[in-house]
Amino acid sequence: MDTVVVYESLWGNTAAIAQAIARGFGNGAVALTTDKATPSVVARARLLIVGAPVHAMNLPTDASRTSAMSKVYGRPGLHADVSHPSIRDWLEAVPPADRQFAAFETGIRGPLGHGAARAITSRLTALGHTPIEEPRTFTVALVTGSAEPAALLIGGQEEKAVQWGEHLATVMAASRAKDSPHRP
Ligand SMILES: Cc1cc2nc3c(=O)[nH]c(=O)nc-3n(C[C@H](O)[C@H](O)[C@H](O)COP(=O)(O)O)c2cc1C
Repeated sequence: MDTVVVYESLWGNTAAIAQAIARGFGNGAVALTTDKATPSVVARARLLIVGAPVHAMNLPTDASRTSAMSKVYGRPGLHADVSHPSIRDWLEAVPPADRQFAAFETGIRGPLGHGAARAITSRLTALGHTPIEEPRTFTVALVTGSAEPAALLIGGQEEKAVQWGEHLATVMAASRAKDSPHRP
């Protein structure tokens, strides 16, 4: 697994974006929950694409995840999934290395601040990893009439995520070509 998309997602919206990015990237890229993206999986990856929902203008915390369990953003029936470790905890276990990465987040459009992707970027950069792109935000609505996972995503966001994945694949291909230039 050369490219791994790792995500946290309580209602499935960030998960849908992560899967769309992996689809767009192609080349065997996979989207994994934090517990599947073990240190040995990370060690084999050349590119990490890491995403989380914005909670209180930052990465989710234990407290915000607990408070999310009592929130209903759609019709009753879809409960916050806190069965996987948070990205915040997952980042604590990422070994230092010089690996390339890109960060993304899902958040509400409007005046609320977005800081989850920025926090991912700070942490990975501090560990020696190199960002290949600016952090990207994908937008959700505050409420939905549906109890389906990913129902909060506003129209066109999954398509944008596929395009971003394609773009990241292009950036990586250019980086590889630079690392091993063809010598006649
Ligand atoms: C406790 C809590 C705090 C939130 N704070 C913010 C915020 O500061 N800014 C924002 O844009 N969205 C905020 N949101 C909305 C989340 O970003 C939204 O629920 C998330 O993108 C849905 O993704 P998921 O289905 O993958 O969990 C908050 C949500 C919760 C539950």
